[in-house]
Amino acid sequence: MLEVLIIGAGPTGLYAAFLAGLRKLNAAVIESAGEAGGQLTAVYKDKFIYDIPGFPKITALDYIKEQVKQLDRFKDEIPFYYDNEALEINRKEDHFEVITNKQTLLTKNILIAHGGGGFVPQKLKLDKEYDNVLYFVKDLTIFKDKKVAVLGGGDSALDWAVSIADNGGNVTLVHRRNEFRALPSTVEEFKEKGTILTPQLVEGVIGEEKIAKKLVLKNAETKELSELDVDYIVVNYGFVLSKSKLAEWNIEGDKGLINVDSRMQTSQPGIYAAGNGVNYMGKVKLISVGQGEAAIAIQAIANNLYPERNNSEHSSSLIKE
Ligand SMILES: Cc1cc2nc3c(=O)[nH]c(=O)nc-3n(C[C@H](O)[C@H](O)[C@H](O)COP(=O)(O)OP(=O)(O)OC[C@H]3O[C@@H](n4cnc5c(N)ncnc54)[C@H](O)[C@@H]3O)c2cc1C
Repeated sequence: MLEVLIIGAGPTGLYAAFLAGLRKLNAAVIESAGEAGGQLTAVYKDKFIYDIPGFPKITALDYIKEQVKQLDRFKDEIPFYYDNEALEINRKEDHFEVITNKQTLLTKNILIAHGGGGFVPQKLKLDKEYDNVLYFVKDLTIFKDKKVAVLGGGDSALDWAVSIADNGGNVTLVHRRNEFRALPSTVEEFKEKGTILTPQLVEGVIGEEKIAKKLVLKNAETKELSELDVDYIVVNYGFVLSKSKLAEWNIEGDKGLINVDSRMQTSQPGIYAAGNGVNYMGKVKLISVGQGEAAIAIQAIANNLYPERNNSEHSSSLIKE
């Protein structure tokens, strides 16, 4: 059984996971998106941040990379489950059962670091689910010598198109407009490596069982229909925010924000919260503040679990190299 399950892998959840590792808690993290970073990777990955202590200037994406690197030390102890959205929280006698879209986890405590809500990928409208229509790419090697249609025109779509082509995929980028939101330099780079089809709308998919075989396209200007053979379809239409579940979880709050006490505990004993999703007088929505709240919450959880232990030892004494 877990001692703490962290919901959300934004900057708050990532730091909470690091501190849980430092305090030797049996922890895990679930994240509804396919990657870590929360708003930083979903909304403004290339923007510079100037107000993180110790980093005069760093892009949001690079900052998250540093956080993930910091967690490397605990990679064998603290599992991260991506594409796992917390749907239900059920209180049992002395623990909680958390049900995600993929699994059920049992934990003594929960730390909700869910920011403004779960980032879930905008889905392609299809009559049914296909195993080779992907919204997250975890393993680039699966695309070697495969016909891959990448859908979308933003930075993420173009970045994936380039990476998949670099890993031996035969990539066709399909976008509904002739113009791209992605960086022009990435579009130019991709043109050297794959094919671009615009302005093309996706009309549907022709498949067998759970495998998509062809993408049916309609030219947005001429209305002409065409078919594209595919082994994989990688959809990059951005994210939508999932609906707040606080009422269903019986956690008190206001306008989707969770009320917490000075130890970051919610109205439900054993359930803590930190980061952009919490509310108290004087709350400031900054990365550094959410991370401070994560430190308070992890400390409170460790003190409850191990009251006899010194849970406030500094990293400078705890880590010996
Ligand atoms: C454009 C922009 C610029 C900004 N610039 C700055 C800046 O310069 N400096 C600064 O300090 N702050 C800045 N911020 C604010 C900063 O991004 C937030 O304070 C920070 O992201 C909060 O982190 P968080 O981890 O609490 O929440 P989030 O970053 O929102 O992360 C929450 C994570 O939880 C996941 N999640 C939610 N619900 C579930 C669920 N049910 N199951 C599983 N996972 C779930 C989400 O998918 C998400 O990944 C900026 C914000 C924006 C939008």
